[in-house]
Amino acid sequence: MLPRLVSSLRLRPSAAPLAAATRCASSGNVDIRVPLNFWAGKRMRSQEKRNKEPVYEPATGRVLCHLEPCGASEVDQAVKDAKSAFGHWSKMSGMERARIMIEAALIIESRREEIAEMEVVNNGKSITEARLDVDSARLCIEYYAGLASTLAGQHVQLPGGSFAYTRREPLGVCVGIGAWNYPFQIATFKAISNSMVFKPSPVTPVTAVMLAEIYAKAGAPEGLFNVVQGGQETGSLLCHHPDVAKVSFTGSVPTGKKIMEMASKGVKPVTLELGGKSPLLIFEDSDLENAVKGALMANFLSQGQVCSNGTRVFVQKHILPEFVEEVVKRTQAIEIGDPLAESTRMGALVSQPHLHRVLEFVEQAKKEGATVLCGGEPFVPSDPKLKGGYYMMPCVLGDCTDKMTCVKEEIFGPVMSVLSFDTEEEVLRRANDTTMGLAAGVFTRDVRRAHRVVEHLKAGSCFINNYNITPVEVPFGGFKMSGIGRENGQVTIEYYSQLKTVFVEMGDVDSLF
Ligand SMILES: NC(=O)c1ccc[n+]([C@@H]2O[C@H](COP(=O)([O-])OP(=O)(O)OC[C@H]3O[C@@H](n4cnc5c(N)ncnc54)[C@H](O)[C@@H]3O)[C@@H](O)[C@H]2O)c1
Ligand SMILES: C[N+](C)(C)CCCC=O
Repeated sequence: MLPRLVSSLRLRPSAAPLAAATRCASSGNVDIRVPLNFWAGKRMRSQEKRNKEPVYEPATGRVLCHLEPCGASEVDQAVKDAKSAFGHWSKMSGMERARIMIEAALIIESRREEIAEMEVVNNGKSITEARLDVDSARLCIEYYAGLASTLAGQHVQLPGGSFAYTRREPLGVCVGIGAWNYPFQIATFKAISNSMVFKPSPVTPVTAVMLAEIYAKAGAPEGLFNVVQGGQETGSLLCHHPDVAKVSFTGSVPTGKKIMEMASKGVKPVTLELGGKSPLLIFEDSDLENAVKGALMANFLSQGQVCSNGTRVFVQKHILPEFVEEVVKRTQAIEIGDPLAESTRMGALVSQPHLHRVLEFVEQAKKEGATVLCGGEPFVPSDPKLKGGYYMMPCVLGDCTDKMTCVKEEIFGPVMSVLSFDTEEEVLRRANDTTMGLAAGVFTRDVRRAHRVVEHLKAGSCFINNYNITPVEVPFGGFKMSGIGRENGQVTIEYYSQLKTVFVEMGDVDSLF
């Protein structure tokens, strides 16, 4: 068992001592005072005096720490370290790199609880979900460790005994810019090869630096994974940096466009994991129990703050009343409250402004004629320490139509819009009527219909008879404005490497001159 990150936390006097407790954190009891940047192999403070911004604990609304944004000098330093690490890392054999990655995965496994708790404290999601996020981060590293020594090119035979071969080569220093909904997982998914400077969302700065410590502890070259904190300005410095080879971004569509524009100045490739407004199609021959469970998984994970959520739930007319009754019953039964409590299934939304935005979407839906079938209001837990937290009751909206704002825009909160349909042709047309294309799902017992429907759905990740399942072996990413490139799966190697072609002449040069 490795030592816990005692230095990273300060527990308030009422809290149990870290080492002695099975549970190190409890909501309202964690203060973070240590630096959250990481380069030169250690946590670093920002060098210059800049405005510090408060970071909140969503479960309680109290200040957790202060963000120290990085400027040009810190970004330069982190990129320099990443460049130096890349020199070492790219010379190592696949087996050597795999050994370090496996070691990192083992450390993550041993610190699972601690990482998950910090994710909860900073993000507000339930501990049950946070543990699964940490597991999928670990599995991702294990998966790419397995692939590290399998990279191979192609041999192409040419006339006269000449031949060509291709080599997969790493890119260099990559920048990762993350969203706040899966802070640790996003950092891990982006750091699968090359060296990286990662900028977390300023809303959730706490756990990416733990990944940096883990890679360092696992024996990675100093500077392989660095963290700089900050918002737009820091992100912009990273995107424009001349020594950066690629930008991998997870976040909203408007920011994704800006990232692409900035990267284009240096002709840098981008991976963009952006937003969605995904459809879930439920046909009348579905197993209703599974369809209802699928709709809940498609809408309420991580307080509805999931890019791939199937928030437009199209239900075939005959089963609509039955479906709605069951979905509402189960939504009302979701336990909301302290995200660190084992029984909680819905914690707090990430911030006060975001909670307001989501509640406003519900108000707008009502004005446009939708019926609130349940939820859609703030939730105030009975525990006094949670009263300042950002909770709401998960919401199901009925009587929705395609033109409503709640059906057109990404809400990014626990709000499901239910629509009805008659025919397969009609629902496909309506499901695809969006500028986004991240995910889609279909529930039916008819295997031919399932594959036919999926073939016509314009989305990068499609689910048949399930939803929001993302095994790391499977590529994930969007069509249309939902993004460019993929994360996870074997194909992602192509997005984080470049192809070199080598031509070998076995005869004489046949010159035209
Ligand atoms: N497709 C996916 O895999 C995926 C995963 C998670 C979240 N998302 C999407 O992310 C969005 C929610 O996350 P968010 O609110 O953090 O997104 P956001 O776009 O506001 O911010 C994302 C990141 O970009 C940074 N940033 C903002 N402006 C920038 C600029 N001008 N230059 C450089 N960096 C800048 C932010 O500091 C943050 O780190 C939703 O739309 C959601 O669908 C997508
Ligand atoms: C693992 N999930 C739930 C599919 C989340 C993917 C990342 C998008 O927000």
